[in-house]
Amino acid sequence: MNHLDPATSANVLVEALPYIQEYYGQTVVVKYGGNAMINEELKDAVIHDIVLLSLVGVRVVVVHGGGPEISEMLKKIGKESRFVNGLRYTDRETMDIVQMILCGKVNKDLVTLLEHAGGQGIGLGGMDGGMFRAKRMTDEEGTDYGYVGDIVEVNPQPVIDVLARGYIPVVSTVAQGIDDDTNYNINADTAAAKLAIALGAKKLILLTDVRGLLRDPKDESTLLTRLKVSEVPALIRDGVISGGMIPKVDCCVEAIRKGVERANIQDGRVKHSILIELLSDDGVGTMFI
Ligand SMILES: Nc1ncnc2c1ncn2[C@@H]1O[C@H](COP(=O)(O)OP(=O)(O)O)[C@@H](O)[C@H]1O
Ligand SMILES: CC(=O)N[C@@H](CCC(=O)OP(=O)(O)O)C(=O)O
Repeated sequence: MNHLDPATSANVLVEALPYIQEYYGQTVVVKYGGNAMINEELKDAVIHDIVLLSLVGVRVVVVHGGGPEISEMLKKIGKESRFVNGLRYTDRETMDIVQMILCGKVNKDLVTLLEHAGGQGIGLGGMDGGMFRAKRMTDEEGTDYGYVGDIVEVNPQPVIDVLARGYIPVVSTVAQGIDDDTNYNINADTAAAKLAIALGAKKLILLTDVRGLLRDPKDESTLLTRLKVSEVPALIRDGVISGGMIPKVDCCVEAIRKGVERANIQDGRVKHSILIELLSDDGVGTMFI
């Protein structure tokens, strides 16, 4: 590890001070996606960013995905994953695996990592304390997504209580069903945005495995750094946004329209990208305004 001399370290901290003051006591929701979780070194950097922010008084809430882990487990039991409009088609058996992987494996692994890094994490499933309530998803085309839910009600109280006690809430995105005797699978970006709105968060950060929203998905040099929410419908119409990027962009738009000050899609492959975004003028990724 390269160590800075003490004077440089002190300067770095002082330069971060105005940004720390801006976010002190404010809520920041970080959605940590499955594809950005694969590399252990990067995972470590993300976890340290979260612990540091929490220790300087930012109310950090982690909402996690786990799509690749779910797909891997489905493969082990001989089931292929199928995605419709960026969402996993979820039959009964798949729903059980989703709950096991998200609430059991990924959630608790993240809590352990936070603890190892000196933070205090508490894992919460979306069904805990009635945090996310959902009904079966439908759309105008009558698409069948199986047990994928549309969140109709968010109770942020469990997260508020956990934050008030100084813990870092780690939330997995399974919801209680209100129209059926089932839990529902919720896309983690969508759930993160709904929670950010309900918490009155200042910022929503979606970490993923690309630089941000790209004008040409095959060319990383075509990053859109700032995007007005009013520009999004045209990008969807032109087919610029597809697959997993659809729920991401949709939920950033919803978050901004419903009071979250800033929403960012950014690269989880860049070490310390959360700190770079929050504690400097060098924004990263795509910022929705
Ligand atoms: N315009 C676009 N810009 C960037 N990525 C895009 C775009 N359209 C589709 N994508 C795809 O969306 C993916 C990110 O979504 P997803 O895999 O669901 O991420 P995560 O697992 O982090 O939630 C990218 O890896 C890319 O393949
Ligand atoms: C309905 C739906 O698609 N749910 C997602 C939930 C996990 C998720 O969103 O994980 P990432 O953020 O890692 O993609 C899924 O089953 O994969």
